[in-house]
Amino acid sequence: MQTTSRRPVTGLSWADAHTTARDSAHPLPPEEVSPDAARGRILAAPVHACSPVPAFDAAAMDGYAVAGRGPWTVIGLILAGAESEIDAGNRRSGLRAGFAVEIATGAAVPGGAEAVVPYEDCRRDGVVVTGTRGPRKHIRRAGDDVAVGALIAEAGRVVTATVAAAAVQAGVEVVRVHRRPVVELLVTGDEVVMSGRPGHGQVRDSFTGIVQSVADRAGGAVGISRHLSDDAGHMRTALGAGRGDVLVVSGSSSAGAADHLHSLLDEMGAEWLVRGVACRPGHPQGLAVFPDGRWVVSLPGNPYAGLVAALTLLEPLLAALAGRPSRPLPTASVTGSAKLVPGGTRIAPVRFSGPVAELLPGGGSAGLAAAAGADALAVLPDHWTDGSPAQLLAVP
Ligand SMILES: Nc1nc2c(c(=O)[nH]1)N[C@H]1C(S)=C(S)[C@@H](COP(=O)(O)OP(=O)(O)OC[C@H]3O[C@@H](n4cnc5c(N)ncnc54)[C@H](O)[C@@H]3O)O[C@H]1N2
Ligand code: MOO
Repeated sequence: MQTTSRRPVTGLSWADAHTTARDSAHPLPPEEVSPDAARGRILAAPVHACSPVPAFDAAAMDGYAVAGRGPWTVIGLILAGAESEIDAGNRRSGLRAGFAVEIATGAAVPGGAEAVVPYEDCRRDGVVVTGTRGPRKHIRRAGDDVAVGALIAEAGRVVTATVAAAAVQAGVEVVRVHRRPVVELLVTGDEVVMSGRPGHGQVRDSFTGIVQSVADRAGGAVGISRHLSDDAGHMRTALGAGRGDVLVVSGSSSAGAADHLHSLLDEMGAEWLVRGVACRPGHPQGLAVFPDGRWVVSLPGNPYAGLVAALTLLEPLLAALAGRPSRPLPTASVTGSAKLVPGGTRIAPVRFSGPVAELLPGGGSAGLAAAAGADALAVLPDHWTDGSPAQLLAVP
C-alpha cells in the first residue's frame, strides 16, 4: 500500500532535471594519450590495429616445428623471445623437409615450418624425432586474430582495461579520448568536520567519498576538494576563484541564514538550468553555469538528499562532458510500499530479489544507512503502483 506525502513539492520534474543535466553539456575536446593513460575515458575516435595480432607466426604448443613428413632431424631449439637461428642464418629456404626445431609456445616459428607437433604426439631419440602430424598445425599465423587496420573499439566506448590491453596488443601507441572533466568540490558548513571524531553539534563529512566515486564512474575526476565555512565572503571568493570544469558545492542550498550559495550564484550572473527538482529527497538541488563556462552543481546538505542530487545532476553532467553516449537508465519491477510525492518523484532504496527490486524501509533525507544496504535507488513517479517498473540509479 502506498502513502503520499502532504507537503507540496515544486521545481523541474525529476526526469527533466536528469535529462537537462545530460543534454546541456557537450563532450570536452579530445586529446591523444597512451592506451593505458586513457583507461576510464571515452574514445573520441575509433581504435584500429597498427600491427597484426599475433605480430609474427608463433608456436601454439610446446613441441617441434617441423617441415615435411617425419622422422625429423632436430637442428635447434627456439624459446619464446629468441630469434630463430635458422632465420637469423639467412637461409632463405628456412626449415627444410625432414628437419625440425624444438620450440616453445609463443616462440616465432622459423620460415619453412609447416606445423608444430606437440611433445605428447612424438618421441625423441637423440637428434631424431618421430611422430605424426595431426590435422591441426598448432601455428598461430601473423594476423590470425586481428589484421592491420581492423577495428579494436569504436568511438564512444569506454577505454576499459581490456580495450587498453587489446589496443596495446595491436601495436597502438596513442588513442584519441575526450578530456576528463575536472571537479572541484567545496564542502560547506561550519558544523562539518572533515576528519576525526565530531564534537557536539558537529557532523563528519559524508560527501567527499561519494562525489569522488560518482565522478570517477562517470569518467571525471575530483581535482580539488576542500572545506569552506558558512561565510558569504569566503564563499564568494571560492566560487570566483574556482578551477576545473565543474564546481560541486555541498550544503548551503536551502533558505537558512547561513545558506548563501544560491543568492551568490544569482549575484555572480550564473545561469540556472535546474533550480529545485520536484523530488524527495533532494528537492533544493540545482545546476547552473557561470558566465566563464564553469558548471555548478548544488547538492543539498542532508546526506541522502545530496547523494540523490549527485545521481540526478552530477553524474549525467559529468558523463556528457566525458563524452559518454547517452543510454537509458535500467528498469526493474519494484515491489513494496513507498511514500509517494504528489506531482513529484520519490527516490527510494531497493534491493534485488531475483529480477524484482524490493523497496527497503527507511531512507529519510539525512541518513545513509538505507542507501548503504541498497543495490539501487528506484525512481518512483506519483502514479507508481506496487509491482510496476521503475528506473534505477546505481548506488556508488
Ligand atoms: N525553511 C526551509 N528549510 C529547509 C528547506 C526548505 O525548503 N525550507 N529544505 C530542507 C531540505 S529538503 C534540505 S535537503 C536541506 C538543505 O540544506 P542545505 O543544503 O542548505 O544544507 P545545510 O543547511 O548546510 O545542511 C543540512 C543538513 O545536512 C548536514 N550536512 C551538511 N553538509 C554535510 C556534510 N558534508 N556531511 C554530512 N552532513 C552534512 C547538516 O549538518 C544539516 O544537518 O534544508 C532543509 N531546510
Ligand atoms: O529533500 Mo531534502 O533534499 O529532503 O532532504
